[in-house]
Amino acid sequence: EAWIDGEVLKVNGDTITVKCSNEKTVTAKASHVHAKDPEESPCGVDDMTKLAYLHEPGVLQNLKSRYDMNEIYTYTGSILIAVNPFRRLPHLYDIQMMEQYKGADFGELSPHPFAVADVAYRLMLNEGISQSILVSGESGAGKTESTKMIMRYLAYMGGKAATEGRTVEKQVLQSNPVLEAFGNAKTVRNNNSSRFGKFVEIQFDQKGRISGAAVRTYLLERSRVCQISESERNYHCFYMICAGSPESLCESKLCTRKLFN
Ligand SMILES: Nc1ncnc2c1ncn2[C@@H]1O[C@H](COP(=O)(O)OP(=O)(O)OP(=O)(O)O)[C@@H](O)[C@H]1O
Repeated sequence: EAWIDGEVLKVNGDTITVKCSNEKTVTAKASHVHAKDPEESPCGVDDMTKLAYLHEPGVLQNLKSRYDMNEIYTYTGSILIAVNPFRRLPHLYDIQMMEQYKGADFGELSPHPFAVADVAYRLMLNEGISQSILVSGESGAGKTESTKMIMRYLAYMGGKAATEGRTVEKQVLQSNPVLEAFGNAKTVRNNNSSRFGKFVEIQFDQKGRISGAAVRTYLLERSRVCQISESERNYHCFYMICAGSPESLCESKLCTRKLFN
């Protein structure tokens, strides 16, 4: 509990006495206490700019109320905040969902990464200007997963549905497991932590069809190859080699396991 609800009992200059919801009574500086809207909805609001008080406890309370109702996405104006659900929510990301967000006005439907991707795609088409989507957050926050959803949506919008074989959009999506094998590892915070930065560029033609793509990687944590701390792992690719090697290599497999586990 970073912040606790309470009711003001007394105001004395710049000190306030508050009865907290945990039954404790505390006296604090007025600047350390934040106002709360007594009429705020227990379900929260889907856009934080609608909050009566936009401060840290207000934002956290709103995110928590929504998370408790399985609403992991919330807007703050044009910014999308994602709270990691730590479980699969397939219904949120299926084709029907993509269809719903296609061309819908921003804010018309529930907050979603598809809505952000859709706005970027439409702006690019209508104004002919390149668009960027910045995904940031601490380790394990869900950046990689959100980025993959955005890429899936853009591939869906810009793909050639009936085309056979390896189209550019398929190659873009299929590059993810390869990049993750060589650049992701288990850490204490995330079982699939990206140990490098990534700039993904998807190019579209005049009609909005994907015409090319480029992935640039930055600052791979190279020291992990020869030095891993307790309870962390090396890059996934090494374990994949061990898991996929033929029986005849079992002996060396054992050696490799000793090295990397
Ligand atoms: N939207 C989501 N739905 C289901 N699971 C999720 C979602 N977002 C994140 N996760 C879970 O949380 C884990 C960590 O997320 P992710 O790898 O995207 O974090 P990250 O911000 O990229 O972390 P890092 O900076 O360490 O690479 C995922 O492997 C997945 O299990």
